[in-house]
Amino acid sequence: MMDTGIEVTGLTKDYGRFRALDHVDLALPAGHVAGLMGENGSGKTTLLKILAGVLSGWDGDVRICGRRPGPESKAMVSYLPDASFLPDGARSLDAIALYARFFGDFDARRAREMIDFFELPEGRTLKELSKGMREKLQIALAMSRRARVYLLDEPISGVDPAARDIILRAVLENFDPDALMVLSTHLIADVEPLIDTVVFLRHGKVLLHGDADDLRAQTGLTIDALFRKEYASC
Ligand SMILES: Nc1ncnc2c1ncn2[C@@H]1O[C@H](COP(=O)(O)OP(=O)(O)OP(=O)(O)O)[C@@H](O)[C@H]1O
Repeated sequence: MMDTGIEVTGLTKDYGRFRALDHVDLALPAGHVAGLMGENGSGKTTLLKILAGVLSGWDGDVRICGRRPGPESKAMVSYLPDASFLPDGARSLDAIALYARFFGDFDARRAREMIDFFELPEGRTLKELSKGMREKLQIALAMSRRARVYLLDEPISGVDPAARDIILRAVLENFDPDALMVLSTHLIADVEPLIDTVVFLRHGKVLLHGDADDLRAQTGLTIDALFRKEYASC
C-alpha cells in the first residue's frame, strides 16, 4: 500500500437505484497531475467527493496517503468543490482569514500573492464578484494549502480562455512536485499541457487510465483528440 497518493479498489457508489460508480480501480501515485475526464454524469464529481471525504455510503476500498477517507485524510487533502462554499458576504481577506482558521497547512501569504496576481478586486464581496473571479479566488485558496493531495473539480470552467493559461501556470508554480493533483475538467485542450496522467470515466467505470505521453505516442493523437475518438466510438 502506498503511503502517498491515492489507491482505489472496487469503488462502487449507488444513489438509490442508480449506480454512479461501478467497481472503480485506480492507483494515482504522488508527484503527478492527473486529469479526470468524462462526459456529463460519468461520475467525476462523485469520485472526487468520495476522495475528499465528503460523501459516504459507498463500497470498496479507498486510501488517501494510506488512510481511509476521514478526518486524518481530510487534513491532507485540499478540495475545491464545483460549487461555491464560501459565504456570499465575504471579501477575499475574509476568505483568507476563514481558511487560516480552518486549515493548519494554509499559507495566507501565498494566497494573498495569488489573489494579487489574479488582479481580483479586493473590496468586493463574493456575491459581487463574477463567476470567473470567484473561481480564481477559490483556486488561490485551495492551492495555498500545503496539502499532500489537491482535488480540483472543474476549476476553470467559468474563466475566460486568456486567463485559463495564466491560472494553470500559477497552479503549477504553486504545486509541490511531491504532491498529487487530480483535476476534473471538460476543457481538455486547456489542461493538456499541465497533466501527465489521464483518467477517462464512462458510466461510472474507468474507460482508460494511462500516462499522457505514452498515450500520445501510442495513438499519435492529442489527449483532446483521443477523448473525442474514445467517446465517439462507445
Ligand atoms: N445526490 C444525487 N442523487 C442522485 N443521483 C445523483 C446524485 N449526485 C449525482 N447523481 C447522479 O450520478 C451520476 C454521476 O454524477 P456526477 O456529478 O458524479 O457526474 P460528473 O461526471 O461530475 O458530471 P458533470 O460532468 O456533468 O459535472 C449522474 O447520473 C448524476 O445524475
